[in-house]
Formats: sequence, structure tokens, C-alpha cells
Amino acid sequence: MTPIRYELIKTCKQTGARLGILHTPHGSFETPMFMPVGTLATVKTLSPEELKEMGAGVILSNTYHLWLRPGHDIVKEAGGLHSFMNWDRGILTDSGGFQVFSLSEFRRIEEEGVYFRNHLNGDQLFLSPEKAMEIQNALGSDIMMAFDECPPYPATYEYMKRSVERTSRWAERCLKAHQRPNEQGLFGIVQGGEFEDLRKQSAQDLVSLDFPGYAVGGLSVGEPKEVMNRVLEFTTPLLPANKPRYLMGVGSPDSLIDGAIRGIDMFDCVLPTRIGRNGTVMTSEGRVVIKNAKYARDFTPLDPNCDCYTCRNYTRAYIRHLIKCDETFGIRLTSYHNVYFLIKLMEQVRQAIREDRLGDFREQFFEQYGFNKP
Ligand SMILES: COC(=O)c1ccc(CCNc2nc3cc4nc(N)[nH]c(=O)c4cc3[nH]2)cc1
Repeated sequence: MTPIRYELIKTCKQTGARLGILHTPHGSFETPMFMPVGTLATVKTLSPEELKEMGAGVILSNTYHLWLRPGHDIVKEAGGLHSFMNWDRGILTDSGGFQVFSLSEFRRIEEEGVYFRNHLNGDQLFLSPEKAMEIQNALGSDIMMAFDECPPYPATYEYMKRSVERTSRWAERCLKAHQRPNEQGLFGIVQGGEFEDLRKQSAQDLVSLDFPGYAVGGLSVGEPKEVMNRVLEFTTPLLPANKPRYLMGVGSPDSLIDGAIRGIDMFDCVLPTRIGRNGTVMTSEGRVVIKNAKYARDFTPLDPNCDCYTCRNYTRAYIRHLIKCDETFGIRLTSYHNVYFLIKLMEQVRQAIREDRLGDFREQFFEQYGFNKP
């Protein structure tokens, strides 16, 4: 039986948000949680010790990327991803479906799997539910994702219906190919785009297969935030209350709060490290683009309300200088702060749920951050 268990602690009386605990073979972690992304077996520029000290519990890595480099056989020989990257907390691996669609311009989707080109050297590649499960088994992640199709946005209803039906058949093939169900959890991924009946069909197909957890896929692919929120409103209630719900690829502070309000427990996004690498940081008073000349003589912290290592020890002027000079330490400081910011935001969300005031917290955060400004 699966080593992944979700424990519901309480539901916020003001919203639909849930406070829970995700139990994994590598520790138990409170939800709602933000999971930093470490695509190539590293959360870019940050060490496992730094991730632990900021409170990261589960991090992401990626089937497609690690299959190509260094090869899942090498990771397996190292004893799996936890020992390879020296991370002894939770690891979730995405299945490669999304990366094939987002990275490879040439691709052909067939019932048996997807034919596409290696985005690094153009070689012909083939990925299938069975292959994705073989790779994730070798990586030894605590949570594996089913191999799915994440259709482009927008997609026609006809295309989406055929895609959902194929993704459900692929999910069943993933279950059959699951070699170590007692050691690794496998989450199904609900698709269906913005079509309520297709989301319902996808959820029913997957819930009937009784996965230990469910992801809401096919979002954060360019759709307006209102569409994402509407899809969540009619999708999360279709998922069992005693299982974790994971919104893939999200995201920004407002989307994390709005996703939690709609019953999401787990989030991941490259955003904090990706924007950190070009010198953009999230602060309690909105985004700061540190290269801006106005910070040249600003000897205050990135965020006046942040107690992270970066904000306790360095100024905007210094970090701006490092980023302008392309000094590696600069992107370490911005990446550290951004990941810390989202992990701490989820701590504040959990506290607001405990005190039944997540709606009030949303209003105060949005006002201070500058969301909803005309
Ligand atoms: C500066 O910010 C950025 O560069 C940046 C890049 C990409 C995203 C969007 C990520 N969105 C996203 N990731 C996703 C990963 C997914 N994986 C699977 N298997 N199935 C899905 O259905 C799926 C959907 C996603 N949507 C967000 C931010």
C-alpha cells in the first residue's frame, strides 16, 4: 500500500482552504506547501542545507531532464535521487509529459506514447507511460506523477475530450507499470482544460483508480487567472477530501493564496529561482527589479519585512551591484530570498487557516503587495 498519506487537520471557516499534513517516506510536512523546483537535481544556486533552514519539505525534480542528463541509470547507481543530490526530505518528480510539450517543438502523440526530439541535440526520442514509470522508479522519488498530456491553451473541446480519454488510459498503464507501490506514491493528473464536463470525466476516471494523491494539470499554461480560479472551483470538489491535491506549475503569490482558498494543498513553480536569476525579487510590497537605477544608493534590505539571510545581511545597492556585474553571489542572494518568501508565505497561509481568517489575510496581502491595483 502507498507510503503517501494525507492527514486533514482542519478547514478554514472563512474559505475552502485546508490545513493538513503530507506524510512521506522522507518526512511529514504541513500543507498548504510550496515545493521549490530542482529540475536537474538542484534548486538552482541553493544548497540542501539552505533549503532545509528555510523550511522546504518537498522539492521537485524532472523525469525528462534527468533521463537525458545524467541518465536515470547513473542516478539509480548512485542509490537514487535522494543520495545523488544529498536531499533527505521529500522529492516529487514530474513525469515528463509537460516538458515534452513545452520544450520540444516537434512531437507526435500516439496511443503508445509521444515521439519527439531531444531539445539538446535533436535526436529522436520516445516517451510512454511505461518509460516514465521506469525512469521515476530509478530516480526513487517519494511521489511520482502519472504520464499525461498537458494540452496547449486554448484547445478545442474535441481535442481536449480525446486528450482526456487518452490521459486516463495512460494513467491506468502507469498504475500497471508501478513497480514499488509500497515505497513510492503515484499521483494521477486531472486534465480537461476549462471544460467542466471534461474535468469531471477526468477526475472520475482517476478517482476510480484510487491514487494516493491527485494533481490538477493543464493550468498555468497562459490562461487568465480568472479561468484558473474558475476551473479550480469546479475541480477540487471532485477530488477526495482525504487525499492531497497538487496544482502543477503555480506559482505567483496571488495564485498560491487563491489556490489554497480553493482547496489546493501542494504547489510548485520555477518562478522564484527563474525571476531571481534576472534580478527580480518578490517582496511584501510587490516586485522589485533590482537593476533599476533607483536602487543604486538604496542601503535597505530587499524586503523591510523579511528576516531571511539575504535581507538580514545585504542591501539593495550591494545586490544590484552584484547582478549588474553578473556576479554569481548576486543570483544566489535573490534566489534564496524568493524561495524563502514563498515558503514563508505558505506558513502565513497555514496560520491564517488555523485562525479561520484566510479571507482577511488575502485582502491584507493583496493590498500591501499591490495586487488588484487598477
Ligand atoms: C518566470 O516564470 C517562469 O519562467 C515560468 C515558467 C513556466 C511556468 C508555468 C508552469 N506551468 C505548468 N507547469 C506544469 C507542469 C505539468 N506537468 C504535468 N505532468 N502535467 C501538467 O498538466 C502540467 C501543467 C503545468 N503547468 C510559470 C512560470
